[in-house]
Parts: sequence; C-alpha cells; structure tokens
Amino acid sequence: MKIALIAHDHRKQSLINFITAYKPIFQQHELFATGTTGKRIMDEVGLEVTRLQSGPLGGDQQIGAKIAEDDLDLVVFFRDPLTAQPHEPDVTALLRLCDVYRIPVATNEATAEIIIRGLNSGWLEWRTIKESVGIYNE
Ligand SMILES: O=C(CO)COP(=O)(O)O
Repeated sequence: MKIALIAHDHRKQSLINFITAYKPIFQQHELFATGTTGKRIMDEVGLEVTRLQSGPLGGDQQIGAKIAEDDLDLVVFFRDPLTAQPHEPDVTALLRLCDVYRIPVATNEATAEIIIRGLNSGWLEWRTIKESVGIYNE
C-alpha cells in the first residue's frame, strides 16, 4: 500500500513516536511524506520515505494530487487543531479529496492506531479491488 505521512509542527513528535511503535508494519509499505515530516521520519525512525514539498510550500497539494491520480491508499495526518496554519486551505483541500476518493485518513493517534492495526490484518485489501473505490458521486 502507498501511505502518506504528514504532521504539523506541534504534532511531529507524536507522529514520530507512532511510526516508531509501528515500524515493522510501516516498513512493509511505500511511504510518502511532506518535506519536514519526511526528513524526521528518515533521520529518526530510519525508514525510507519519498519526500514531497513542505506543507506550506505545496506538499499537501502534492499529496492531494496523488489521491486524485489514484496513487495513494492511506493518509496519516496528525493535524494541529490548536494552531492556525498559513496554508489552511491546502489542508482542507487534502482532507476533502480523501472524502471524494474514499481514502482512509487518520488525523490523530486514536484513529491511526485502529487503521494501522487494520492494515496489518488485511482490512484495507478492498482498496486493491479497483471497482469498489469509485469517487463520491451519489
Ligand atoms: O504543513 C504540513 C501539513 O499541512 C506539513 O509540512 P512539513 O512536513 O513540511 O512540516
């Protein structure tokens, strides 16, 4: 599976801790991340990550583009709900595209834990059945 990993500054250490805890699972998958998050994952967890731009410089939009191209299966985005972001519209757009394309998205540890354990148990295999993954069009 292709997994995007993103965290705002005040949530980065929590994401690093989370990925470290589940490293044996994450290392079985193809990882993508926004710039600063990706550097920390590589340096501090030792996982290989394809780094995109930093969030404020367009990284969230690049992740969104991958979703629109059906090139991403899961998003773990530890958002900071207490700090205004200069690129808030990009954050909103990314989360919106997750809903448009029915991409599982975790914005905190509680949800991420369930999704990553589910991923490891094969609960996301439906994503590989392309016919079931259509866009939101009701
Ligand atoms: O701002 C971000 C997500 O909106 C994350 O970007 P960085 O990983 O470059 O800090």
